[in-house]
Amino acid sequence: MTERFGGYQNEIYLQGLGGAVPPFTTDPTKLEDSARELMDPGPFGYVAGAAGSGATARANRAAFDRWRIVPRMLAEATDRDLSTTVLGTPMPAPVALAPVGVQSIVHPDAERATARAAAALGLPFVLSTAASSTIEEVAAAGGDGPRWFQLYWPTDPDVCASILDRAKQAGYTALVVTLDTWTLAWRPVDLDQGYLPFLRGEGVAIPFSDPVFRATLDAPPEDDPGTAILRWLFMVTGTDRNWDALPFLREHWDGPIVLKGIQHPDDARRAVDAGMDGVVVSNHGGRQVDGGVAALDALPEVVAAVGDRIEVLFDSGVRTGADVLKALALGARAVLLGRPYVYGLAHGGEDGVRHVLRAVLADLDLTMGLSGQRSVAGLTPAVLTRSAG
Ligand SMILES: Cc1cc2nc3c(=O)[nH]c(=O)nc-3n(C[C@H](O)[C@H](O)[C@H](O)COP(=O)(O)O)c2cc1C
Ligand SMILES: O=C(O)C(=O)c1ccccc1
Repeated sequence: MTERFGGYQNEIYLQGLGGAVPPFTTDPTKLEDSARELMDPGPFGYVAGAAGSGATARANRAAFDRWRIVPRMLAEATDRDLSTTVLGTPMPAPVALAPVGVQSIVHPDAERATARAAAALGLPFVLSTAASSTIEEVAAAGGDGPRWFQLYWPTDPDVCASILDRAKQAGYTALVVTLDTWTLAWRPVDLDQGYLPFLRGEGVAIPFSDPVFRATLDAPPEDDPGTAILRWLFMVTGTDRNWDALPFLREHWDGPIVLKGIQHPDDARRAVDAGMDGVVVSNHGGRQVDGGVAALDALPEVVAAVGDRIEVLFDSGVRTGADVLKALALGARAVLLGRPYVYGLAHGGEDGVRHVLRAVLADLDLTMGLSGQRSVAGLTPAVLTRSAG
């Protein structure tokens, strides 16, 4: 087990003996700047950007820094097991790839490359409804790898049912329903650049390939893309719902359903009452509510509210192995990684994503070992202390 993830470090150190040369930085604090140099300003701004003043995105990082790991010694941590099961999916480490739409603005292989990299490591990839590749293409690229589907909920129930049906047929097991982005936030970076991928036709592969959506149009989307894009945009943004809407999803999905974007313990309790299987504590990487609570600060209360009745996943601001360890210690069953793997995609497609994933997992594996932790089950709040300053 030790060699499984931490072994990436050995490979790199042994490069003179034929080991791996890291294709780009292994430093999580340099990844974003390195991607900025490669990417066009529109796509980079869209990926890196946040809502309003960026206060929530900064708070996400600051919250990690306020928690500190207290390492234990002589804990026989040589052999470690990072494996776990999340939403019925056995996985080699408690990390999945967050749903990130429109990946063709980053690399031509887009979500197919990401799915291949995730599958190579056995980690679940969450495919976005706003993907620039179809449900079926990404399933084919991911092969035997675990796959989950993220829903941006179309107002037309027939279109919604059709998309869910396609995802089921294509072997996606868990459904991740994103609630925090029923409309896009005020995002000054994109506004100042006048850049929105969807208006250029990016991120419409799923509706454009959907027979039920196509039937809502007067002309095929290929003949009249502008109308089709706008129709789709209005179908998935602009409409908030209430808790009574959830049974529709249960009727149209056989596997586990998790609500993404939960930040208040009462909402987490309502998710339990509504028969959901989990929540993702997330503030969308600070891209929605400016001045919002740091996702990590929202996590302990949500965990306390739901107990072990449903699974609590976490994202927003995870950059290092220590970050993963801290989120797990505070009660997350697994974390979703967002922007870092997208920067990996920008650097080198599938190989770039794989490098970023291996780096985070190696860092997690080594940090766990050096902290005296042998398994994810042993990660509790007792592993952490609040930073003195
Ligand atoms: C460029 C970009 C596109 C995203 N698209 C989606 C999406 O289509 N659906 C979704 O649920 N979340 C989307 N997210 C949010 C991520 O799933 C995740 O919550 C967020 O990236 C986590 O924060 P982090 O990037 O700081 O790790 C997107 C995030 C980024 C950066
Ligand atoms: O940009 C985002 O954060 C996002 O989630 C999104 C919203 C609509 C379409 C694609 C991605």
